[in-house]
Amino acid sequence: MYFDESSVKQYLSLPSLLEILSDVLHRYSKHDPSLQQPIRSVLPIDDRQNFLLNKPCIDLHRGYMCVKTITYFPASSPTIDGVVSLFDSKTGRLLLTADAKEITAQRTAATSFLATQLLAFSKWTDDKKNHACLTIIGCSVQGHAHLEVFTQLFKWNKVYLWSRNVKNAIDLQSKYASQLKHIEILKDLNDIRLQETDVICTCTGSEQALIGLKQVKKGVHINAVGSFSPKMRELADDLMISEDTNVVVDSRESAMKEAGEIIQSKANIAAEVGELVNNEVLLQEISQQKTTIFKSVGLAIEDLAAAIVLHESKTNA
Ligand SMILES: NC(=O)C1=CN([C@@H]2O[C@H](COP(=O)(O)OP(=O)(O)OC[C@H]3O[C@@H](n4cnc5c(N)ncnc54)[C@H](OP(=O)(O)O)[C@@H]3O)[C@@H](O)[C@H]2O)C=CC1
Ligand SMILES: O=C([O-])C1=[NH+]CCC1
Repeated sequence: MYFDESSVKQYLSLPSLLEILSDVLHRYSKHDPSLQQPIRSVLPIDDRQNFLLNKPCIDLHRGYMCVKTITYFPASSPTIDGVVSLFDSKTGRLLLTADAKEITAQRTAATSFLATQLLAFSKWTDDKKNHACLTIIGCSVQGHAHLEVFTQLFKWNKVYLWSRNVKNAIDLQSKYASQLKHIEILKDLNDIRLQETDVICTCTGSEQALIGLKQVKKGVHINAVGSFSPKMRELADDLMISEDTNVVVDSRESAMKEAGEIIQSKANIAAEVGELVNNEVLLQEISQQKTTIFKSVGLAIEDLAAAIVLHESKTNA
């Protein structure tokens, strides 16, 4: 069975995705032997701006194996293309294939949302929850997916957008204009409104830092999504290594190999997001009084979680 882009949208229930994501990320960080995820292969092509990525994993506990193969060609549209395949780990049978563009968009945004629930919402008062402000930086595929997931799952008082190409920010603003009362475009990243923001999602392919310590308020939570190679980065060193900042990653092993901000700044990694699931003490230690950064590079187990939701939505129907 093949799930195209629109059936991924139709069958990928966000609450189910969040539940499975938090389980697999937790088991990954506990080094559960039933979950195997070798570091992915990222093969540079010709000019080293384009990549072929292959991401396998096995979950013997849930009885599945998954592999995502994607191309990353930033000068093409869409940048990411490919396929996710889910297999039965007892029989070896292929259960489904699915469009990787939509899975990648949704599961990345859902993983950022999970980190935001843990690192930001859990320490907020009700008053803060009622007045919270979100900023999306980079309004392409990931920017759209982050706004979609973050507004489906939480009521924001204000949303700000910024994109290098302002037309992309305007398009995203128009898409949400009837649904969100306050959705505005930042004129640049020194705009004072960035300082009001409680949660920032950076969703760009930038190789230069876009945000530093002075542009954001203390205690902000940032989901830094874009970089996945040593020369890519969205956040400046002063923000990464400030004593008021704690950096959380999806995988230490992957972040130290792929996350430009971490490699270049040599920032300390406080925890993996999976270590924070069901660990109130560590969560408090990392998030209270701190600016928090969740740096993701993307893991095969996140694609597995999405493919399981699709498969089970069909088999349980
Ligand atoms: N962490 C994870 O799990 C995942 C991370 N990613 C990464 O997220 C990023 C966004 O993905 P996607 O939306 O699919 O990619 P797209 O190629 O569709 O969009 C790229 C975005 O980056 C912006 N951008 C590129 N270069 C710069 C720059 N120098 N300064 C400012 N903005 C810049 C573009 O801005 P504009 O269009 O306005 O010019 C655009 O918004 C990519 O780097 C991708 O690799 C993707 C999937 C998963
Ligand atoms: O996890 C993923 O699929 C990706 N991370 C960066 C580019 C694609």
